[in-house]
Amino acid sequence: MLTIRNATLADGRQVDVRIDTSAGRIAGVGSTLTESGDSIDATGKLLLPGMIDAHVHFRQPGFDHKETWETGSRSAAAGGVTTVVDQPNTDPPTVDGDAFDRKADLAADSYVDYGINGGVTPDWNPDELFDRPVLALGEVFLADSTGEMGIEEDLFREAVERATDEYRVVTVHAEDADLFSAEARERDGDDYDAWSAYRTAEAEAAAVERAVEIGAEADAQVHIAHTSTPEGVDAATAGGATCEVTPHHLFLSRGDYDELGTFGRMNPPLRSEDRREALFERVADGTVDMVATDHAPHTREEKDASIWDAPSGVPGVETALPLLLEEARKDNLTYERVRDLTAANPADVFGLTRRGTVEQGLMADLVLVDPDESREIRGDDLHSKCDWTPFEGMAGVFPELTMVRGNVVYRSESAEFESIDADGEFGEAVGRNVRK
Ligand SMILES: NC(=O)N[C@@H](CC(=O)O)C(=O)O
Ligand SMILES: [Zn+2]
Ligand SMILES: [Zn+2]
Repeated sequence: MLTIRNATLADGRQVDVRIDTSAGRIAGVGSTLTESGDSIDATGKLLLPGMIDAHVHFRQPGFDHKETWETGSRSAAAGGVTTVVDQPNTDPPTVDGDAFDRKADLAADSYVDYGINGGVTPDWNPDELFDRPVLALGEVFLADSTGEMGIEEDLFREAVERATDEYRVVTVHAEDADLFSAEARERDGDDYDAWSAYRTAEAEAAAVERAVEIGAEADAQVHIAHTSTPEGVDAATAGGATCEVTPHHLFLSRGDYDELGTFGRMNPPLRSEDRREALFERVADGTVDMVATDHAPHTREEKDASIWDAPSGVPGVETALPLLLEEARKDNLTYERVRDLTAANPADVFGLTRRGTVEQGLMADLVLVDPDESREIRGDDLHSKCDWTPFEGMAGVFPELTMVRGNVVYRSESAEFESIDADGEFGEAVGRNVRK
């Protein structure tokens, strides 16, 4: 048994939380728990359910030079993420049984729990995929992005029907390439803003509308990945789909290309400051279901190219919760909203019924932070293989301790313990497939 004493929960309650470390579950939440075993004094600290990041690219197999399960999951743990959902645009792409098995073997290196999504291409094998513990289908690409897995509408319809039969969510990358701007494509390679002008906001809204329409016909559970515009969010919610917003679309906009150059290139692209603000409102008021990072690392060397040649994607798994906690510190979001966006809602949407809140009986996936302790984000301090961050210089509130099913997988140097041995920052790689 381990007791976290006198912690403050997102709703303001002050409680002791008892953890059955051998079962990995929360044994009790209350104000008068008798102490037995080890304890952590959490006076003045905030205790949150670990973040469930529904959208990461950990790049293995195939692109170990960008990220591995080990480095990606360390970055997750250090950022307070206890479950990640990995996307299928690896090499081989996760579209059949062999590819799934290969990824599942590699994922054994993970420090945090994980779901593995199945991808959809013309030669996917749904029978093999659904024979295995796939969490969801997705991201299903309606337009090309990294990995060039864009598919036609007929195949999308087939995938949606199949996922529905198998009681799985379909996560959709919604952009319509027919609505990209041919005119913007003519601009010079050092005109970075051209990327945003090219992959238009209309292309997102139209694809979201189409995806939710097809989803509704099949009675499917459609989840729109990385919605970058208020129009995209509104189309998703109007059509009964859920949606996620990334930290980069929440905290960066087209004005940031001056500083970021191609390091600000991702799909969907950065939007205007007006759209960013409207997106933030929808995150703050609960219209948006969750924040997911679309952690998509590429090396500096790869990014160092023209805006037309650089790969799309930015890292983010370690900085998402810290950036949101900084907004809560500044009273721009409530702690309850942060909890719902990062844990309770993704658990609901993806059917992770034993996770996402701090409650008796649930998995002890927990994050402890000092909510007033804000520091500068620096790429050098992060644990991803990707040694840069688009959020360089911004402020974040980082975890002191991250626990996955009762195992301490990360502790920052500032975390103090009573009777817990504190050798090294990271504990063991204990990650498991959440669907198994
Ligand atoms: N978002 C990106 O710009 N890139 C992602 C793919 C994706 O999520 O579309 C990647 O895997 O690099
Ligand atoms: Zn995508
Ligand atoms: Zn992605």
